[in-house]
Amino acid sequence: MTIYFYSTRGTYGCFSNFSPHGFELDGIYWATSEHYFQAQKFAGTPHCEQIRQVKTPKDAAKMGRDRKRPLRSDWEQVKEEIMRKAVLKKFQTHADIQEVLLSTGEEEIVENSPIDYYWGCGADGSGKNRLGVILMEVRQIIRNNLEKTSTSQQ
Ligand SMILES: Nc1nc(O)c(N)c(N[C@@H]2O[C@H](COP(=O)(O)O)[C@@H](O)[C@H]2O)n1
Repeated sequence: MTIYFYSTRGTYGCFSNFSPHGFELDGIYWATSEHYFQAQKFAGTPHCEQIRQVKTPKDAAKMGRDRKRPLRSDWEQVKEEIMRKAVLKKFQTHADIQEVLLSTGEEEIVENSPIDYYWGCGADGSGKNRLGVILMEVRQIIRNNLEKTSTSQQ
């Protein structure tokens, strides 16, 4: 059965980039994967650190989407890899939510966003659901790593 998530509430609320699961990445602490993702739109500029320091993921998203800030020119090429890197680190850092992700088995995971047709499925389900796809990829990466570790211990 397909697993839908959107808000940070409920069993699968941890799949949202707004969930309060911080991690260290690129040598520094990020309060949420949304903070990391939005800040990378301005990597190498002071905007990146400004976004890292805001209190809530909602504020980070607002700042990251504000086009008065100059978006890096390669953003379209790098955004998926950045999202994957952040989501992987988040689930590698927190054992409790890693368990939730692994507990979904082979089920499809869908970000049920009524407004986002790229990262989510959009209001009519026709969206690309790229965040859901990345969560499924991260699930597989973590599984493969766990398998490697247990094989090397035998
Ligand atoms: N809560 C919420 N509001 C929106 O308007 C959204 N687009 C989403 N989706 C999440 O937004 C992040 C990426 O946004 P941009 O590419 O900067 O527009 C990502 O975390 C999506 O899951 N959520």
